[in-house]
Amino acid sequence: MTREVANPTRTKELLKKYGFSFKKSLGQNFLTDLNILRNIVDVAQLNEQTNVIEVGPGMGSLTEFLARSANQVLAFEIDQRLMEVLAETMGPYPNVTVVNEDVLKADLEKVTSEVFENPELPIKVVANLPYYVTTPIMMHFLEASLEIDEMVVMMQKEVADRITAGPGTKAYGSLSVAVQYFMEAETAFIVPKTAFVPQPNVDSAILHLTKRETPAVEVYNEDKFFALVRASFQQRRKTLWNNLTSYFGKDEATKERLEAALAACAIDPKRRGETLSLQEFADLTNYLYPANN
Ligand SMILES: C[S@@+](CC[C@H](N)C(=O)[O-])C[C@H]1O[C@@H](n2cnc3c(N)ncnc32)[C@H](O)[C@@H]1O
Repeated sequence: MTREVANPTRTKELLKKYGFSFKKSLGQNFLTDLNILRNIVDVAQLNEQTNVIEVGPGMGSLTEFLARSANQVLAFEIDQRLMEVLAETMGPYPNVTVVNEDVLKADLEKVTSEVFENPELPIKVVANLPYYVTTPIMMHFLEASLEIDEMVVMMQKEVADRITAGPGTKAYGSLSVAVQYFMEAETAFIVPKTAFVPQPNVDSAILHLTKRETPAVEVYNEDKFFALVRASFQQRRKTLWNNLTSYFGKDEATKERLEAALAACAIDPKRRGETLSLQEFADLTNYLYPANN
């Protein structure tokens, strides 16, 4: 019999031994399906030349699979109660470092430089994310100056659908644009609720994200680009024109400037934000904020 943490009998024993009770507010749904864990590690294609960052190791079910394949694993766990469990389960894996910290507050550059002995090795993020903070965690990693080559992350299927969605679909929004700008994103596989204890109410998906060598589109001013994208999706049922005038202002000079920009980019102001491609958002931003501004 295998004695992995995710083995349902071992999971039960550990829960009992430490008197652990799940906190829904921390998104605690632990994986108890060894095949799913193997598949996650297969998608991540780890080897001894890869360092891994994990968010939320829980009792260490995924962490031990990562530890067996990667060079080093750095895991951020917010729940102090899990520290003693992890001290036991990660005991056999000296290449695992658990940091008891909210990953959203962590200075990723600092911690990785302190923990990873070979900081020149490529870094991959592999995690079964806490669903209540999936989007902030994704943005935290995308915005970090740390070089992250790949992410293999489990999330609510609905959020994975939003991230991979293209223009003209209901799921397409500012999250799709923000992630796709930096990374290529595809759903690797779907995970049934039965793979977890306790079972979540929603289906899950493993998303595989690979960093692009250069962003998907050329943008002179990224901050303005993301602000314009957010403004375009502000009220999804409104036209692009209404959303953009609410954001930029409704005075005549501003309206004229916007009209000229939309015409120059061949974008009909009556379209909705959700129909614009990344290229069209980039064209509009670059027209409004030229390179030398
Ligand atoms: C979905 S569970 C995954 C647990 C484990 N990796 C597994 O697959 O069985 C999410 C984990 O993230 C932790 N967590 C929640 N919010 C966090 C945060 N902001 N920073 C770090 N860990 C967090 C939870 O305590 C929990 O252990």
